[in-house]
Amino acid sequence: MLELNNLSVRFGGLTAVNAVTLTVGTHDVVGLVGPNGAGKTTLFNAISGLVRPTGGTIRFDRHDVLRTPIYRRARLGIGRTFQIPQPMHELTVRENLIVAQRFGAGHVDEDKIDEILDFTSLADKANRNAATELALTELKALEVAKALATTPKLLLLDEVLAGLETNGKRRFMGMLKEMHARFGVGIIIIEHDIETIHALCQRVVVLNFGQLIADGTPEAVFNDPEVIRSYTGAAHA
Ligand SMILES: Nc1ncnc2c1ncn2[C@@H]1O[C@H](COP(=O)(O)OP(=O)(O)OP(=O)(O)O)[C@@H](O)[C@H]1O
Repeated sequence: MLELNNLSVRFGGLTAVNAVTLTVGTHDVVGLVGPNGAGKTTLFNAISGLVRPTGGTIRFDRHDVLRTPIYRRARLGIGRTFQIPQPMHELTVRENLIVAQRFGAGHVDEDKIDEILDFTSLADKANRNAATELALTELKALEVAKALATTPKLLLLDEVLAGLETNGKRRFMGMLKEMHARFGVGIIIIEHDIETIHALCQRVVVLNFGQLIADGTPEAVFNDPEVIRSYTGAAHA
């Protein structure tokens, strides 16, 4: 279970994440939404260890991980993907998964890698160069595959569906739904498309100017006047 208490991240004078308190179970599928610049990616960076919070606490599975290095957080079970796919250059798809697994799980399990390649429909691309020989959907699938290879208990997905065309998006959503059940992994997904959030998540949390302004079912949250105002305000800004 992930427990954030009063978590803040400042960049100079800008408070990107402002006293966020949030609990997410490792069986939850939670949508993280909010206008551009609301602090969503910064929150992921703080949880996974890429930025150092300026206040508050982060606990995962009862461990205080506030100052825990990235690889140890990965080994505790915090996995993530990046908004812009980041394959390891010069390596094949399979080698990318091997490196990710060694980093996150501390060992290599070829059977598990085969299972992940099958699951993400990358088996026939396993020996391709990851950086130069994959289409966008495959690059996105590789982001998810790499994250799965770290054997996460909680997966932070940063706009994994962005830029996909309708069919690709539909297939990808099917995969995400199945992933939750098959790999027993909790998910927090940053996603701008409200229909996608409705289809995937039982719970949504909303950030606005770094603050958590709503937490509830998609129906309740998207009808919340403060949430609607945060979006229309951002559109006018
Ligand atoms: N490394 C950084 N240094 C300075 N400011 C930063 C840094 N990273 C993010 N910010 C600022 O922090 C705020 C939150 O950014 P963040 O990327 O977390 O928002 P977001 O909700 O993920 O936005 P989007 O939906 O556009 O991806 C923005 O004002 C951004 O410019």
